[in-house]
Amino acid sequence: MMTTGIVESRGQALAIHNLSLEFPTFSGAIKALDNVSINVAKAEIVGIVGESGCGKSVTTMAATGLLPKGRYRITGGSVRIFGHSTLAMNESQLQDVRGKMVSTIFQEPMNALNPTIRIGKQLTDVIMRHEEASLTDARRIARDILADMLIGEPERVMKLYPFELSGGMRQRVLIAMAFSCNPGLIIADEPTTALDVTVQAVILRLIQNRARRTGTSVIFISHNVAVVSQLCDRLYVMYAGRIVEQGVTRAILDAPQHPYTQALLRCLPERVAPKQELEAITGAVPNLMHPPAGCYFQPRCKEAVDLCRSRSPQLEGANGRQVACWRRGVGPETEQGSPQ
Ligand SMILES: Nc1ncnc2c1ncn2[C@@H]1O[C@H](COP(=O)(O)OP(=O)(O)OP(=O)(O)O)[C@@H](O)[C@H]1O
Repeated sequence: MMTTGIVESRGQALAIHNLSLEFPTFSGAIKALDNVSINVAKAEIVGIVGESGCGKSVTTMAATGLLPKGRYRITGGSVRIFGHSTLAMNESQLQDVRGKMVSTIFQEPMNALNPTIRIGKQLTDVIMRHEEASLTDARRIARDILADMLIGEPERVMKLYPFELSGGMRQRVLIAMAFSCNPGLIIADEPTTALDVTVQAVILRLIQNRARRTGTSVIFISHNVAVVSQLCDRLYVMYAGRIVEQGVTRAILDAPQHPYTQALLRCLPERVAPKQELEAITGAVPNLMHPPAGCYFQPRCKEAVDLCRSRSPQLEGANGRQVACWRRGVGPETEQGSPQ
């Protein structure tokens, strides 16, 4: 996939190039990723959006070596994290990358925090290990990051065990933990889906704010375009293991090109006039063991023509705006924002 000049000149935090991956099973291979390319520049905030099962998590987990060993097969492509090629790394090299360069924040903080150790010790241990800081310095850094996460009385919270905190507070602690080892890249994989909507918005904004201040790159993974579009510089839209559209967030929101992106946006209450009905996308994501011929979205697409049913469209476009759809060449007019 092509990258923009802007992105390249700022340097890459993550460069996934044409990654294809499958999960072998007794009844056949699940083709989870097909030629996925994602670039994240240093200090850039990028969103990956799409329905459940589209391959958002598999993409970043494959890149960081978090998929179960021996259960998947890379069938093509490459991944570089800050210039380091991760696909050929052994487990200890991957742990090094995950410890020093990338932190992932998942949905359930209880699984990521040790229930038997006080918050303060968990945080200071990480900081002392990564920053080679003294205990006094590590405690000061921990206090600062917790305060940055808008945790009042950080000293008191550091004395508590994870179970003594609410879900929202635990998630803030986990985000503090992710930032505490100063990673260049944070992957936030639906980190707030389990929380209520108002808490979600506040917490996601905390990640964005600290990332902007510290120059950390972030990937927000979400099935909710509305949530990520408020936080991200650019968006990648995934469907059935393929990137179907990518571009600057504003351009995608103002003039979505792919029928799937358009459908995702039509599902958002905030984009629908008061008395208009919300649309749901009919049909389901295809079975990736037996994907349909041609464009994977064609069985659900109202605009599909014969070509869509026989040949896969490639991502095409320029200036960082690309779409994979036979009905939408991103030509000079559409780059300006007018759908064809
Ligand atoms: N360990 C595994 N073994 C077999 N198939 C898997 C495995 N992990 C993921 N998959 C399959 O890969 C595809 C992509 O899954 P993935 O979890 O990346 O989707 P997602 O877009 O992140 O969805 P969600 O939002 O539900 O997490 C799905 O079809 C899923 O069933």
